[in-house]
Amino acid sequence: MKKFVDIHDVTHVYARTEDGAAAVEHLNLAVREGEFAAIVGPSGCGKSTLMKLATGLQFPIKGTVIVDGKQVTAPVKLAGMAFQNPTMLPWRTTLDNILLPLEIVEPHRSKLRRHKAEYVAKVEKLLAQVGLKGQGHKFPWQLSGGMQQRASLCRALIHEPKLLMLDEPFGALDTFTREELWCVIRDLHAASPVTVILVTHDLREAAFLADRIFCMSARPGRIVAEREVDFPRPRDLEITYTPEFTTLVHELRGHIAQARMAA
Ligand SMILES: Nc1ncnc2c1ncn2[C@@H]1O[C@H](COP(=O)(O)OP(=O)(O)OP(=O)(O)O)[C@@H](O)[C@H]1O
Repeated sequence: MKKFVDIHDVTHVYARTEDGAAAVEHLNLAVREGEFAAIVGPSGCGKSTLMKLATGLQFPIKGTVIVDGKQVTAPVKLAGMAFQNPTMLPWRTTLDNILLPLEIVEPHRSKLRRHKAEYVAKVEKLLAQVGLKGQGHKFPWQLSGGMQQRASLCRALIHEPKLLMLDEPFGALDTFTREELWCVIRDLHAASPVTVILVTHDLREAAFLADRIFCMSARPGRIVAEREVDFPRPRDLEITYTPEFTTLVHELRGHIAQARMAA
């Protein structure tokens, strides 16, 4: 299948790093179109840097980043992003927060005013998909953390991105809410041809959601192990209690422990 994200031998050093050390070095990663990839690794290994490189928020000092056949030289508009902190604007309703990317990204920007009703209908549909039917009129501060995170997924998806980047999106949530949101993401991915890259510290999350898991070394980060996950889809939360699942999580834990020791 076609490579959708291709990071080739990339090194990145942040301009203001005191010791001049690279955040990532010889980083190679290829994610196939429509694939659900998860990135795991020790703290500070460069997972967020990888996300920034893939979306054109940072550029490598060496190597190339190609997304959808084009070298990344500017912020990638076909990407949608959700982070650990939902960062909703408190003075805008949930609906208006979700519409926000459309005020920035063409061709939606020029169409938004004339086709507002269509876009609002799209928001309502997404809200229903994530379990927030009819909640669009509320302000973010009237929503729980889990509800805000659901809304931020809608915001990441409103412009129908071909690439969905999730950087620790459920890190701040309790276990039950987190698992509910895994199912939301699973269903969103199943319902659309979107390619997903998920950065997570949670090895169970990676094992439940991903088609392939990439383990990073300690800083400077690079991929040290890659694991296909072949649990059949659709996956139910019950699989997380099977011996095969536990074995996979242990295997991943081993890679991370080794990466941490090598630091
Ligand atoms: N803007 C920046 N300026 C200088 N150094 C940075 C900057 N952003 C990140 N770094 C450094 O680059 C390295 C990689 O950071 P990054 O945030 O990509 O790691 P991470 O794996 O996402 O971390 P965590 O697991 O703790 O979220 C870290 O050592 C960090 O201190």
